[in-house]
Amino acid sequence: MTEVEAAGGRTIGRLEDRRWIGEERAAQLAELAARVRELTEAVVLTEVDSAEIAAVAEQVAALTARLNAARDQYPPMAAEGTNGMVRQLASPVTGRINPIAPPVTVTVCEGGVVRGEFTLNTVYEGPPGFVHGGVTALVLDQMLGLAAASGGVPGLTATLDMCYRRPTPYGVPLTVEARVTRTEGRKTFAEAHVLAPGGKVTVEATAMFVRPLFQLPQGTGASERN
Ligand SMILES: CCCCCCCCCCCCCC(=O)SCCNC(=O)CCNC(=O)[C@H](O)C(C)(C)COP(=O)(O)OP(=O)(O)OC[C@H]1O[C@@H](n2cnc3c(N)ncnc32)[C@H](O)[C@@H]1OP(=O)(O)O
Repeated sequence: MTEVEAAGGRTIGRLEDRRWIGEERAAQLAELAARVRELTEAVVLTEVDSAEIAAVAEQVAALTARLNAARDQYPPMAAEGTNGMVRQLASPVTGRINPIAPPVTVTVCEGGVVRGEFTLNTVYEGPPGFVHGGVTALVLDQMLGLAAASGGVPGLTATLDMCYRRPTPYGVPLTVEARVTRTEGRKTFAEAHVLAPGGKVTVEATAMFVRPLFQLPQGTGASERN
């Protein structure tokens, strides 16, 4: 069996049904996503007049229709990622083809630390002048999950605890570091933090990941059970 059956009997798309794309197409889509990120911030910040807004909305709708002329049911994958895992090109955190991803650039470092580098723009504003806490939680969840996958047991987030030490600024380079603290059978515990320029910790998080019992898709490197 290769389907992933989640709680409630819902069947998630099989990995082998995914479209696997090469580096050239991924780079092309990444370029498109980068332009859409610029567009998104332009929408939030624009001060052009209402006629211009209406004209641009019409053009954007036409562009969307062009992309939808041929579309898949699921986002594409790429074969190699962090620690040989399947690369989720459209991850909302690390996926460079996903316009809503910052995206975070991930490096697996010596000593089991998984480091991410990213900059958030005004689109991610929460309290005026600072990043929304839900956005840093999203980034930390993904990085903790990658640390679990890379240095422990890949799994789904069972718990995620956040501690917001100080507001996270946007428009400046941020670093996130995550590492596994321990594993117990199917459970992996990890900790992470976000660093602002100058090295001050803005957010800390701990999480527990549980490798689910349902059959995992081929290629995730997590098919064994405890
Ligand atoms: C899947 C692999 C993906 C790899 C991708 C990696 C890279 C991407 C990174 C992506 C990052 C983003 C990732 C995302 O966004 S993941 C998306 C967000 N998370 C979910 O949707 C998870 C939903 N929950 C579940 O599916 C199940 O509840 C899971 C699978 C978590 C456990 O259901 P399962 O039926 O399998 O477990 P069990 O009941 O036999 O319990 C087993 C053990 O665990 C302990 N326990 C369980 N839950 C909790 C809890 N809440 N607090 C404390 N403890 C808990 C439990 O006491 C027991 O301990 P023990 O009695 O044995 O000591």
